[in-house]
Amino acid sequence: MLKLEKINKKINGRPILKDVSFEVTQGQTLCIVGPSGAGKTTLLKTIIGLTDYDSGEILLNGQKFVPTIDNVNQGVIGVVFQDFRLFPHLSTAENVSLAPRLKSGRDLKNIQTETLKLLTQLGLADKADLYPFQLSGGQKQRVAIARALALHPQILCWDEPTSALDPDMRDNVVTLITQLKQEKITQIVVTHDLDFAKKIADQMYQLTPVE
Ligand SMILES: Nc1ncnc2c1ncn2[C@@H]1O[C@H](COP(=O)(O)OP(=O)(O)OP(=O)(O)O)[C@@H](O)[C@H]1O
Repeated sequence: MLKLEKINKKINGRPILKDVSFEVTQGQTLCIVGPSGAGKTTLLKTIIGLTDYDSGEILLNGQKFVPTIDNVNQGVIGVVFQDFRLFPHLSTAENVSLAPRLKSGRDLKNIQTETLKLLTQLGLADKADLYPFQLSGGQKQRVAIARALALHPQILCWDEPTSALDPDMRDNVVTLITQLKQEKITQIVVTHDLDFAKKIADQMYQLTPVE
């Protein structure tokens, strides 16, 4: 599904990613693990097109793939950010339905129905009209997941999904990722939490700081 071949990246002349190669297949969960400073966030940003790379190749379904933030906006890749990045002035339902509304050719009624379905799946149906400041950390994260899923991404990326959560919520994230896996959603999860990674990963990619 998504294949990275010898990705290299320097920041300010310093090598951060060195010959990073892996392949995640449809429905698999790949965890990118490694100590602080190893380059996990940089690698995730590379995959979602928030930063570029110096050499190497990325293939999506066998075709050369150039990550750009447009791919995120168009729903090729969905992202759940560590700090959720919800739109503070939009309600839960509006946060989830905004991107589908902006995508041309979508029927408004369908979008409303699908938004409600997603919110129900994620246990947020009664929070549809609340704003981010009225939600707990775990609820905000679920809004971020619903928002990412609203565009039916081929790949769902998670940036440190447990770091802002207490231990109970951490178990909920394990359950959520496992449920999405059962729905055959391909997931890439950046985490420094090895115990968490072991619970969800089909495959782990260990990053170590480049000397
Ligand atoms: N914009 C930048 N300018 C300079 N150095 C940077 C920049 N972004 C990242 N780095 C450096 O690249 C290295 C990898 O950073 P990155 O944030 O990707 O690591 P990480 O594994 O995600 O760490 P953490 O687990 O602490 O979030 C670090 O040494 C960091 O200082």
